[in-house]
Amino acid sequence: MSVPNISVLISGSGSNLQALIDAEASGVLKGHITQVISSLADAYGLTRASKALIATKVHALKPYYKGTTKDDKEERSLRREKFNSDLANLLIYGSVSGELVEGYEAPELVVCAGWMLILSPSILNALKDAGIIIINLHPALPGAFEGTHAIDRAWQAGQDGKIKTGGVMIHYVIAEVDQGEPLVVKEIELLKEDTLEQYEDKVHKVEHIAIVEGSNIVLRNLAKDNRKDTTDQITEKLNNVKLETKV
Ligand SMILES: Nc1nc2c(c(=O)[nH]1)N[C@@H](CN(C=O)c1ccc(C(=O)N[C@@H](CCC(=O)O)C(=O)O)cc1)CN2
Ligand SMILES: NCC(=O)N[C@@H]1O[C@H](COP(=O)([O-])[O-])[C@@H](O)[C@H]1O
Repeated sequence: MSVPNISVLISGSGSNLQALIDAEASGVLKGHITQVISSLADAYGLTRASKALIATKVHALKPYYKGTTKDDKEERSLRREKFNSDLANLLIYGSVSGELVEGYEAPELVVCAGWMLILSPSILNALKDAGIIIINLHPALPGAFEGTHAIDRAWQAGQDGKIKTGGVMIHYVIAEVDQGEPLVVKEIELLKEDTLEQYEDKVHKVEHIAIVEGSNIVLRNLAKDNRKDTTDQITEKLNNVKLETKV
């Protein structure tokens, strides 16, 4: 039985992508990474993917903004929507045009592993309609430090004595940023004596475990659903055979 396909979205170093690659290589990951899409052309994660013989694509926002300035808010909003729509096509059909690329297999699971762009409601709806599940890795606990620079913000809050515990979560992606249902939540002790680098190192180590665990929760459910569908199909066939026999 084939395992579910995974697309990984990145924007940077790709250490979490590497954790997924290593997990697949060792048989721990219950899926197959078929493509990596980066929002930045210079993301080292693209190198990691290529070394693992995984197809890579760059889908950057900057080219969509060409000819606009920060003051062109309405035009940039339209361009951003096109960026998201094209990304949906890329994931579902293998091309930004939406024309199905011969031999392309859409993923069952999309993992945001350091993807640093907010995804629009329209792309999330398109993925849902296509039966594609999307999850995200966030370096904070549910309800805390949504958005960017969460590691720095959590560490500073620890230094200020506001919190004693940081953490990491894997969650389903919904329109409201970092507020989707958690799949995995891992707490990390925030020590006053921790430097930012020491805390960041703790976080990354935990992330690399959490991202595999969270992906596998979804992948195992998909495998169960596939087995159930197959069983239902077999049962239906048997029922049809019985009907034919009666007649
Ligand atoms: N609709 C959603 N999109 C995304 C989610 C989500 O939960 N819902 N998770 C993020 C990942 N993420 C935090 O985990 C995150 C990444 C980036 C941003 C953000 O504000 N991006 C800015 C650009 C910031 C920059 O360029 O430095 C933007 O998109 O304009 C917030 C949260 C992935 N997307
Ligand atoms: N809000 C999203 C966010 O902050 N994501 C963070 O980006 C980093 C990606 O590292 P990587 O490129 O080495 O995997 C990770 O620390 C991840 O938690």
